[in-house]
Amino acid sequence: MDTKVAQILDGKALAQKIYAELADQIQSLQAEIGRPPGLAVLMVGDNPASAAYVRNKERACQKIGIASFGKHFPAETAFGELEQVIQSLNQDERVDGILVQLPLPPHLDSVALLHAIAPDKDADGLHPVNLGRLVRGESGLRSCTPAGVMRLLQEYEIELKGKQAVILGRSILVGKPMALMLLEADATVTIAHSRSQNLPDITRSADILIAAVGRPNLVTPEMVKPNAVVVDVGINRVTDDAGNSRLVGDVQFEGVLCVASSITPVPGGIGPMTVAMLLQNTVWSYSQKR
Ligand SMILES: Nc1nc(=O)c2c([nH]1)NC[C@@H]1CN(c3ccc(C(=O)N[C@@H](CCC(=O)O)C(=O)O)cc3)C=[N+]21
Repeated sequence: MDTKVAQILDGKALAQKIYAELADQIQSLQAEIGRPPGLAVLMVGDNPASAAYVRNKERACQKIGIASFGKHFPAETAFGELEQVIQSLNQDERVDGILVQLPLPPHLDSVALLHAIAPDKDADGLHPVNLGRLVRGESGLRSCTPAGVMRLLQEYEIELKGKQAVILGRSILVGKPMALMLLEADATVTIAHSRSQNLPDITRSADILIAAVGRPNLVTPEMVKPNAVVVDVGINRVTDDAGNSRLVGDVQFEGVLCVASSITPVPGGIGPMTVAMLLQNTVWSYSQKR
């Protein structure tokens, strides 16, 4: 018996295409604005995963013509000092986007720090003003990971209107803004979470299943409706039996591949889309300066 396998939704390839488009946009905007776009990335402490992510973002900026202003602070930096840096970046005319790499060391109130960013420079789309604009359906800077999911689904012409969408996870970074974006696209939206009862019944009702929990292998084939579209937002570093570290999502990929109609891989799925949306947000802020 030959088994049917799902279509792979290639976030890495789409991110490359978006970079090419952004590079063109920057070229033509720069003639009018007279300077390149600028993104400031603040990193506090030396979490190796964060350092790698920040390097990726800076490399992506360089590739498309965004000036990146990296600022690295020791783990013990005081809140007030970071707040002042953000305030001066808010005033800095060369800077269109500001990003505070998360997680921050535990003594720092990350919510308060994110709130110090000027809403129109909030490249991550996490400021309450931007979340409020999303709730209202107004234009504004959108949270990068859910925006990346929407863009990828759009690229593959996956119909959302009237479909059952189920999101696993209710975080402010992904689950909640994801629900609002799917609602904006006329999906019927359910958010399930760690306290939800009968989780497999809920997930099996999904035409579109978004896993954003951060737990490897949470989504098994039995939890997926045949021919569903499965989007894996999880980024989990695991060590296999041979002692090698690798990246896996929240979905048991090999199993679900034979049930779903389309699926995003990890790596190469939503991760690269998140970075592409960060740069898109920066270019959008920049374009407002015309
Ligand atoms: N203020 C802030 N904004 C963020 O957007 C943010 C953050 N803090 N803190 C950490 C998380 C994590 N995150 C990722 C982005 C891209 C990949 C990514 O591109 N991953 C590659 C693989 C990279 C690898 O191999 O290590 C992939 O999935 O193909 C992963 C993770 C953004 N985050």
